Amino acid sequence: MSETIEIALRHLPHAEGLPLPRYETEEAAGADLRAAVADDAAIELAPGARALIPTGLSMALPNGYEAQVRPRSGLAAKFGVTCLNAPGTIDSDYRGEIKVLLINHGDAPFTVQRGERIAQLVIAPVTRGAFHLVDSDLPDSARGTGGFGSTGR
Ligand SMILES: O=c1ccn([C@H]2C[C@H](O)[C@@H](COP(=O)(O)OP(=O)(O)OP(=O)(O)O)O2)c(=O)[nH]1
Ligand SMILES: [Mg+2]
Repeated sequence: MSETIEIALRHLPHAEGLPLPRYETEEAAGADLRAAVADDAAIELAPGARALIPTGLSMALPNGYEAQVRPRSGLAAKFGVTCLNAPGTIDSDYRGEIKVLLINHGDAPFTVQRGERIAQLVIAPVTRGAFHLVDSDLPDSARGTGGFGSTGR
C-alpha cells in the first residue's frame, strides 16, 4: 500500500481553469503536470530545441520529501520529447513555480498546447548525507575502483 501525504498547492493566475495534478490510474506513481501556456501562445519546439514550460503551480512539500519531475514515456516514444534535466528535483523549501524543461529530440516540430500533460511528478522521501572527510583508506569492496563498463557491455 502506498503512503499518501498532504501537499499544499497554489494555482498561479495563468493556471486558472486547468485541472490539478492527478494520478491517472489507481496505482500510478506519477501525477501528471500540465502546461500553463496561454491558449494563444502555444510553444513550438523545433527539433533540437528546448524550453522551460510553466505549470502554473507552486507548492510546499513537507520537510523530508522531494518531488521529481519525470518525463512521460508516451511523449518520448511518440515524439522524442523528454525532460532535459531528468529527473528534475523540486526541493521542499522551493516556493517558486514548478517548471518543466522540455527538449525535442525528435525530427519534427512539437507544439506544447495549454493543458497538455507534459511530465509527471513523483513524490519521494529524502535521505540526506552528513559528509565528512577521512584520512584513512575507504573500506575495501569487490568492485574497487571499477566502473563505467568495467563489467562488460
Ligand atoms: O525540473 C525542475 C527542476 C527544478 N525546479 C525548481 C525547483 C527546485 O527546488 C529549484 C532548483 O532546482 P535545482 O536545484 O535542480 O537547480 P539549480 O540549478 O541547482 O538551482 P538552485 O541554485 O536554485 O538550487 O528549481 C523546477 O521547477 N523544475
Ligand atoms: Mg540546486
